[in-house]
Amino acid sequence: MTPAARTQAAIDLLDRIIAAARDQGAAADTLIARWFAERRFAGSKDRRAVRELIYDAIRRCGERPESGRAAMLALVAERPELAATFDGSPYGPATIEAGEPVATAGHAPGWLIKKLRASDIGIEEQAALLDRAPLDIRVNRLKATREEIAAALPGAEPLGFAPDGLRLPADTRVDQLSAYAEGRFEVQDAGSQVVTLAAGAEPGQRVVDLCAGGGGKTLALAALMANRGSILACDVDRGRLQRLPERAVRAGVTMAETRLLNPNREAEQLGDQVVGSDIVLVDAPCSGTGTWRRNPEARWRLTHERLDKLVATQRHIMGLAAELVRPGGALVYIVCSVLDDEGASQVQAFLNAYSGWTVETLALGAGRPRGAGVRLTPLGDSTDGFFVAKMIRP
Ligand SMILES: C[S@@+](CC[C@H](N)C(=O)[O-])C[C@H]1O[C@@H](n2cnc3c(N)ncnc32)[C@H](O)[C@@H]1O
Repeated sequence: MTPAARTQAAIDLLDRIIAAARDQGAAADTLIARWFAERRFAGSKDRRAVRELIYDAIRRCGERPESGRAAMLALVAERPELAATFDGSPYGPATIEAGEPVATAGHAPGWLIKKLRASDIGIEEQAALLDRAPLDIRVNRLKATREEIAAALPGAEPLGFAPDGLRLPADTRVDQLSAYAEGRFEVQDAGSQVVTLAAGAEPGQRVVDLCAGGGGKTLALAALMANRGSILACDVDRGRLQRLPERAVRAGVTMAETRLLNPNREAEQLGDQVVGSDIVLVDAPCSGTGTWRRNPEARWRLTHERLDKLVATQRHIMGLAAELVRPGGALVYIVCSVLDDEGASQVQAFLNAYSGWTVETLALGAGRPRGAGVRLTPLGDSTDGFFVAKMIRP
């Protein structure tokens, strides 16, 4: 592909990504993969170059742009050398006209910037939310030691605050490694590993992972518990939960059971678990502001209404979770968001509503205290952004 054709491909894909963000369609990565699957002529260098242009343009534009071309012109304002690729050639974009619409540069839509500021996420923290994410893995201590895996993977660096964590060179093809196929490690952000450690799960305990999804934290908990005790992994999303048993087999985890929940019938379906758990983990559905490094277009999807709905769902799930915790047991609340609405304020609302519950101070070696919990950020911790709090039932 010529440089001009690469720019045009990026514009076409950005058009699809913008439409999908508006209509709650597929993620940018999925759209890019589909597009290239239909265009076998594009080589690996072309794919990489187009992908980079797309992600640079997404990171550059805070508000959802009008069009892919307007997004790419915003990138041209930052990198003037790209203007030459608007050359009017057969597969390239038309030449740039004076006064053409150019998308607004920024870190996030205006309403979200206000929310971030109100949560003490200043301009440097905002910029870091859009950095490129490193590649972190969690060594599965049921099957390997960190030293063994580090020795087998060139360039692997131990992560200080995550005892099973390694940071790998960004271009490592982990899915092609035999150690991955054998379940000796999982891909998991260092922040995700740290907030799971906050649960303090021990072998033999009874744990409910109420928002287990595909089981990233379930498997991490099982490793910390030496595969002894029980974990009930629940979710309302059949597709996500279905992936868990296969992953558990690969990881050698035999202590986890799954339970598909029916929204609004969860309390009834969890009746046999009431007051029975040492730990209930709520890795709640959230805006994902802490994971923009991986999905920067997610900030074009979020609306005020959607955030309000998420906050209400989080409150609902915490209420369900509270019923399951035994006296003296813990409710561990996690979101991959840096917004107080979903973190510190959400937990404060819980503490106001549930009398007698206390907060356990967390010493994680990462993050900073925020309200009743701890917040990790890409700038402060070089992890995804997270909030975690641990509440103890009277
Ligand atoms: C942040 S994700 C969980 C990720 C997972 N714990 C992991 O580490 O891989 C949040 C999950 O909450 C689930 N969820 C949404 N509403 C729920 C509800 N009312 N009850 C239980 N799970 C719910 C979503 O389907 C989603 O899988």
